[in-house]
Amino acid sequence: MIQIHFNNKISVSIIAFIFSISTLISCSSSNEEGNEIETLPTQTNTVGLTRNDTGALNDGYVLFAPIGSTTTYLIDKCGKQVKTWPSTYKPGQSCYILNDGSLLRTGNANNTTFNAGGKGGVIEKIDWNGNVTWTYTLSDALKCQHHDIKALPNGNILVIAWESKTNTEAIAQGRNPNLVPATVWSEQIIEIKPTGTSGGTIVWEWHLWDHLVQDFNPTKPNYGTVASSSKLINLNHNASATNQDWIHLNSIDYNASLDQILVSSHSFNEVWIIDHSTTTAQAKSHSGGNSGSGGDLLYRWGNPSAYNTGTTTQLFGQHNAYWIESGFPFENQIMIFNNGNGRTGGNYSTIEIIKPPVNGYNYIQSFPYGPTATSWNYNYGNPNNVYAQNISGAQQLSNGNVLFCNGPAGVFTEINSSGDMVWQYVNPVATSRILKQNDVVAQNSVFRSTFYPKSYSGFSGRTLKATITLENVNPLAASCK
Ligand SMILES: O=[N+]([O-])c1ccc(OS(=O)(=O)O)cc1
Repeated sequence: MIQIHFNNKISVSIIAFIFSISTLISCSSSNEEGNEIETLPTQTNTVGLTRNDTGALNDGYVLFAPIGSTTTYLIDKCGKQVKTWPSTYKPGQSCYILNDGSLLRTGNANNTTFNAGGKGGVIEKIDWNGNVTWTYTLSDALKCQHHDIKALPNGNILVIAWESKTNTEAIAQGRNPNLVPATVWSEQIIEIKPTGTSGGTIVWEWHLWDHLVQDFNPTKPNYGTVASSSKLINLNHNASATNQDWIHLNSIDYNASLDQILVSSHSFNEVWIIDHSTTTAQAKSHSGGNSGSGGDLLYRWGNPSAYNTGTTTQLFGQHNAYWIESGFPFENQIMIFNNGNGRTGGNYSTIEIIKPPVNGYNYIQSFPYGPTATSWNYNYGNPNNVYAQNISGAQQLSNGNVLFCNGPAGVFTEINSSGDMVWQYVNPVATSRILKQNDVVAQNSVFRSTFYPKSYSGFSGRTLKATITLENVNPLAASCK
């Protein structure tokens, strides 16, 4: 605590200094002489920009969609608002700025059948001026978009969607009848070619249900040895009589040079790569496409017990698996936010980069799939630094820094390649209200934060002007240029 004897001699410049060090006057009392004492807490900002050190990558903006809000925000690295896009939907859950400056976002359509974390159901494009220019609804009693989408270079959009199967259908495929809920949510990936201002054509699709193996019932289809069927998904792995959300994909990415798709399965603790060069018919089968494997898994990493080839789990409820851009440190490798929920050795989050053993359009088949070691990681062995139980993500930046989102806490942190924090921002947008400094910080979770450099094509020809902070006051942001 700093105590200042407040009297007439105090100069205006000291007051200005006090505010410029982002310290807020919180209370006052009297000393023995009867002079008023102002007590200045050493407390710094609780929301908005909380840290901005030398070394932060400040040539761009951060996009985020607070889970409790229908507005999507773009801020600069001083924590000031640059742009907002209103919507009628809360997120469902990811959002992106496209090359033409429009926002591509998912929305929560409040599907009552698929009532689980990450539910969406609506995809919308909102132009730079805030006009909704396209919408697509994928939300009914049999299917529902959730978590993430990916815009393709040709303008089409890849979508992850739950696909409901009855317990009868699951048992008919070889699911253990003792471990089946009333409906089992499988997964599909569809590619939508948008048309007009709403709707579109599904031009490609992949269904997980076409790529099953089971060693439970020899009289049913898909019967085989799980360990020698690593390209297939074990219908009885993670089987439960109560949990419908069997797979729970939570991210999707696309690699244009390989023409492959990367998804993350929260429940399997694995990331999977599948071929996108296939026709839909080949994607249903086990052959065809650049890889020759049809729609079977080309690669999987994170949990060898999912295919009975080991017990060393590397991923624990991970999110945001994506290929790092060409030209960036660790280019073409895969970055993963490893939440660490259920981690051997305690719950804590790590950020990891792995180099998949790519070999042409395929992956070296050593079991369990490599690599055994990460190319880079943050927070390994530091259980106390960060723990985000769910949602969240991390992004490699061009200079080797990493921006990560602790989703449940609504905190975005930039670290340098040595793991030192250089920038931090706390989302002040809570459910139904904007938090003020020193309010209790709660209900401000964010699925993911995404950095866009000033040079990003979507900003070309646009005026991006920093205006206010989202929260009421922020001396650190005010002094930031
Ligand atoms: O609270 N949510 O909005 C939420 C919770 C879980 C969730 O699923 S997860 O796989 O992204 O953690 C998604 C959203």
